Amino acid sequence: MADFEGTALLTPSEMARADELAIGQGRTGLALMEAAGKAVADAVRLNAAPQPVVVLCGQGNNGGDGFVVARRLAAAGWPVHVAFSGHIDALPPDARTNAEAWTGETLPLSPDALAGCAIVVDALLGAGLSRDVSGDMARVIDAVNRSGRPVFAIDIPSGVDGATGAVRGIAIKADRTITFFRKKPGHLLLPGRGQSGRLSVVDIGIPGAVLETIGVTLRQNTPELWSLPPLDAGGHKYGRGAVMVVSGGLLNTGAARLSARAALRIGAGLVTLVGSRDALQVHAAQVTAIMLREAAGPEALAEAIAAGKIDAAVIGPAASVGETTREASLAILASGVAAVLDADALTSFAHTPDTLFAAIARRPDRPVVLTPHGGEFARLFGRIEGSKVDQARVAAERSGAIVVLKGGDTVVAAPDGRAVINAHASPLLATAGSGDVLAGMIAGLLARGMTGLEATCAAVWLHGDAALRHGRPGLVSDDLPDLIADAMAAITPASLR
Ligand SMILES: NC(=O)C1=CN([C@@H]2O[C@H](COP(=O)(O)OP(=O)(O)OC[C@H]3O[C@@H](n4cnc5c(N)ncnc54)[C@H](OP(=O)(O)O)[C@@H]3O)[C@@H](O)[C@H]2O)[C@@H](O)CC1
Ligand SMILES: [K+]
Repeated sequence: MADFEGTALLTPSEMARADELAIGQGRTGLALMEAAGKAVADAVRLNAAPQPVVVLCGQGNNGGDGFVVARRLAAAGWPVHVAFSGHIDALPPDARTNAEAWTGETLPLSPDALAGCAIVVDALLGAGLSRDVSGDMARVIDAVNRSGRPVFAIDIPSGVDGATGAVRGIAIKADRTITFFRKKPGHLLLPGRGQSGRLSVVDIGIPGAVLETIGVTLRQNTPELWSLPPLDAGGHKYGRGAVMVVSGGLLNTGAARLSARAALRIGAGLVTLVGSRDALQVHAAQVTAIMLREAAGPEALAEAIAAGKIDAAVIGPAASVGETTREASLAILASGVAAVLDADALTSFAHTPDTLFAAIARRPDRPVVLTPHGGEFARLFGRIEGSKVDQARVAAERSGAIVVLKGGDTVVAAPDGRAVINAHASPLLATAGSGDVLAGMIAGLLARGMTGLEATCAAVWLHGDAALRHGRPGLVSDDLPDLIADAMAAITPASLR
């Protein structure tokens, strides 16, 4: 996977380390704070005409940034007051220097401090909360959220946990958030993403090279992270990879068909639906370019994989929960093809997860991708503590597979600890069959020869992009495969299409 440093995400403790490393390389904390405050003041001035501003300052360096913003806006002629209830002497040194340099009005931190102001700057808390928000601070945050006034949050909306995206008690609902150096996981994970409004990242003088020292392993999913394989002018259909999708029974064929259509659209050379004769008769009435092959039972599946020169297989969409799907999944894993296990295939191992993980461990050379939503994840892995990223990482390590923990903030994690958060998504994707399409897309890219993590991240991004392209209520999963071509074209130079 490309090591594009712009996509790195820093937890609050990694960000503190980045500050430290920058300071060790000759920057001063005061200079970083000045740059941070300047960037926020500039954002306010760029987005609004001069009008009364209240800067809500907390007890730490986030508050210190707030004092810089207040000073700079006042120097530009804006009417500004600060609301602050702490003791200046108790502030960390750089914040204290800036609080002492503030010569304008300071009111106690309370909802009354909002009176007469038109814009709120939130400098109450940074990304590394040590507890839930309560008391006066909670009352002020509630008043800000009810006031309807535009809010500029410094670094992160106060109350959002920068590591997990959780709202700790209550959090500012910002219109804009200005963060420094790199985004934090809490800007992308839900509900934090929804609290942040429009997010911008500004350079405050921390050298990018510190990322290597920190050893960042979490990234945001963007097309910089992966590249789709170019089409070979002399290529034939087998060169573009063959996908097999296991069908559900007679009355449950639609989900597998969605996967198959998606695999073909994303560029697999050949796609075959396999299942019972009666299920195939339903498919036969619906598909044209997709092939059909009768195969019932694990041996027949293994034969179909060998005969079809299959590169990647999908099992799970409406496959039914139980022994049949369990055995079929194990046959696919034993065959050694790249495998995507989704939906019912995951739930079929709810009581025997170790059997699944052992089967994955026996074939370390070819990727296995598990694509659970929250419920399927809990059934397979039980309760895992921590953020969504922590959970996906633990599950990937335990299973030996790439784990896609789906949702509006899908997290992809690999067994080696690398993880990616996808925010390129649409609420329109919360519709029946959307996951079946994703499973087919992943398999299609695996068959085309992409590595496990790249194929998965690319599919997740393109899946989100397809829905964003549609962009209006009424999207159904049947629409998604036909939007994949445009999504791919938009990120592929014309010469490589
Ligand atoms: N470092 C640098 O060089 C640079 C840093 N920069 C800026 O610094 C910010 C990070 O600063 P920070 O680490 O001081 O954190 P911040 O949240 O402001 O204050 C911590 C205080 O809040 C308190 N507290 C915690 N949770 C609470 C709660 N729920 N409710 C109430 N209080 C709570 C906590 O209390 P304690 O845990 O000690 O009891 C402690 O007193 C960062 O966001 C960026 O804006 C930029 O200037 C660039 C240079
Ligand atoms: K803040």
